Amino acid sequence: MTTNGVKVNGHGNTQNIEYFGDNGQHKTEDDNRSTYESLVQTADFLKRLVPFKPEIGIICGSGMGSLADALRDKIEVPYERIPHFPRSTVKGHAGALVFGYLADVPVVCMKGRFHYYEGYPLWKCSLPVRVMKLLGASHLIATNAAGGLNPNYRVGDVMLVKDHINLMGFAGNNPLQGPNDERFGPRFPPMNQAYDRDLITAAKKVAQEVGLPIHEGVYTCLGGPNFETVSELRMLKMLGADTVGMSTVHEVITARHCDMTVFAFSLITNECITDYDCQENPNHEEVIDVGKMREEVLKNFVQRVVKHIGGK
Ligand SMILES: O=P(O)(O)O[C@@H]1C[C@H](O)[C@@H](CO)O1
Ligand SMILES: Nc1nc2[nH]cnc2c(=O)[nH]1
Repeated sequence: MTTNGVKVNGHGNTQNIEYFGDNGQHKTEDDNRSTYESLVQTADFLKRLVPFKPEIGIICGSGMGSLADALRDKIEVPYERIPHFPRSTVKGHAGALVFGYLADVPVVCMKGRFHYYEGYPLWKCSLPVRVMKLLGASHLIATNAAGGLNPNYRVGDVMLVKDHINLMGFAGNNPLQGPNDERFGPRFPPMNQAYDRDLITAAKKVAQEVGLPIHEGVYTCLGGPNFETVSELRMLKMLGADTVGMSTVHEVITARHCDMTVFAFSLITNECITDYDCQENPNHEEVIDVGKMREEVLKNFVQRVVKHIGGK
């Protein structure tokens, strides 16, 4: 049966729903990419609610939503109120854009990000970054909870991301896949200077001031939601990754595509298990707990990095 372009096939107790385009071609959710115009609508909706222009977009990683609580003169907009926005489904990701001032710099925080494992295609996971750009943000700060692959990293340490390995991109999955709109950026953006060197240098100094153990390294993202096998982790280590997570890479690619300056860091929430005899298991509760444990020092750290960017 076909109604309004939606085909419903009954198979016993289950229904398979397929989508067909106007001329009958098969469509998937990936084909319904947001347009420049629809994201302008989203940004215009938010501009009507917020009387200032955010300079910096901040994405709060798992267990790090409280970064947004440090904002002054907060305006919180739940994702379900925002046109064309996805919904947060993960514990530790509240699901709201929070506008306000951090160190007197106007910012917008994503209290809750979108992940591929939630069922969202990568362009949709990264859609808020384009909205931040349309709102006027020139910088992106992306934070994530990650497993430490580098043997020198301890739980609670922070790794400044100097580069990433886009493993999902190796398999042809990229947030920029599909028609390119030049109003966002070029068809073939470079990615060799994705993470701003000056900000890394400044952040190292800030980390020392606030007493945060700091490293600089390479992040990689897998689709999740399962944590990795021992063999996968050994392979990632050999490839040169220092931390592994389930986010950030596609957001950074989207930000660089629209010429935003990027700073990112991983909070090490667990040491990756590369030993078959180890009986421990990584788990999401532990990830959130470590975020909470480092809450105060991370707020202080991010606030000072923001101040540095705002004063430039
Ligand atoms: O949103 P991030 O990348 O900070 O969250 C990581 C990846 C998974 O969502 C979760 C696993 O515990 O933490
Ligand atoms: N993929 C992945 N994501 C994480 N997020 C927090 N810890 C981990 C981890 O060990 N692996």
